[in-house]
Amino acid sequence: MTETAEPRIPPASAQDPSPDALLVRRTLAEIAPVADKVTGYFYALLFIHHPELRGLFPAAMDTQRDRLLKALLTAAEHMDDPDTLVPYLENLGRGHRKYGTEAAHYPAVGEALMGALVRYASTWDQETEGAWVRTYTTISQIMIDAAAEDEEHAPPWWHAEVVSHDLRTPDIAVITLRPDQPYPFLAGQYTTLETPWWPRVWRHYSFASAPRPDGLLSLHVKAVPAGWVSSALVHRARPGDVLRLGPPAGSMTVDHSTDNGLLCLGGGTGIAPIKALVEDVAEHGDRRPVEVFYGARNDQDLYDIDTMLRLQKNFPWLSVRPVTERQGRLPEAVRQYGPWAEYDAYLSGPLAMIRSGVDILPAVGIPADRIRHDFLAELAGTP
Ligand SMILES: NC(=O)C1=CN([C@@H]2O[C@H](COP(=O)(O)OP(=O)(O)OC[C@H]3O[C@@H](n4cnc5c(N)ncnc54)[C@H](O)[C@@H]3O)[C@@H](O)[C@H]2O)C=CC1
Repeated sequence: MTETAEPRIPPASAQDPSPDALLVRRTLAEIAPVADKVTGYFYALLFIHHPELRGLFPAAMDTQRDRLLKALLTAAEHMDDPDTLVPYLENLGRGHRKYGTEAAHYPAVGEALMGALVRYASTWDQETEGAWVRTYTTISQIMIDAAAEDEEHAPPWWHAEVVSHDLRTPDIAVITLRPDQPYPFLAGQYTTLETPWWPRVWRHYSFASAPRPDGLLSLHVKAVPAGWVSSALVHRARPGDVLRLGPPAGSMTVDHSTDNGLLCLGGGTGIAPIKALVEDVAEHGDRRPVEVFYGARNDQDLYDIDTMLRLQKNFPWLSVRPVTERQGRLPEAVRQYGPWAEYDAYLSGPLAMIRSGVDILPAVGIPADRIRHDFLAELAGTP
């Protein structure tokens, strides 16, 4: 890898991808069918050549092990779209501080990335290599700069003590945390969290409240089968336990520059950030229409419906509609209502629900650029 390539981001233009973007996308299409092998080889190269980096990753590399590579490939795919790419990478750069990542580690990751691509891309020539070097240089520089800037005013992580633990169903807990120092975030954002029981295994959880005057944070956690962190949080965590939090991230925040209504779809524990968004609109006194569809498998799984109905009672601009699977699935349900042309959409819930929302909502009048969700990396590469 050369170190001389200048970071650069071409102007956004979906119709007219830059030559580098074309080459990068061609490689991505070629490696997609063998993604698992690319991932395995990438980490093998990284740890063989740089054993000192192994300690930054969890002891057991579980199903989330491809997060780093996936993030890099997602970024590469969005090279021509700086509005998406830059905030995504800045978050990623800030978020990597908690792992102990340093600027000096980036070339090692870049070498492993190139090694894995060279091995599995069916077309690889000097031109392609040049495109990838420039792309990775841009990606890493944005991450390094964001981390350095963040270092000026924020810690790499926060300690947070569990102050209450409310088991709402046999497998869903509402957990309240007190961070050891102020934790600035926006309603609709999520954090990454590490428990004392699974060191270096981090998971994402959205905040269930807008920032509160007392500084406390609230999360909704569902224990999922084989979910180490979620099971520990639901079945083991108790008041007094201390967790670690990474910095806030996510762009599913209220756009206060528009009067558009908010169409909010919260599936299961995905209702948590939707509740935070409602509180945010209330605090701004916007009085914009907010239509919440709260989806769950059955009535018992609507564990937060009382809170949502209480909010509906307080705010005339808010409507809350529970949708259980007996009545249908969540994104489909919005078709019976509307019109939605003057709404922005906020989607939070299982990946399949987000995917389906991204498919359906443009057909009911909400174009893709007015749909917000947290699954950029997971939806990358899907048409
Ligand atoms: N910011 C976010 O996007 C957040 C996402 N989540 C995620 O939400 C999920 C919640 O899980 P559970 O409570 O078990 O949800 P669940 O499996 O009980 O489903 C909740 C809702 O999603 C709908 N749904 C499920 N599969 C669907 C599909 N294929 N197409 C359309 N709709 C579908 C269901 O009909 C139901 O209304 C977790 O995966 C969690 O990671 C949780 C909090 C925040």
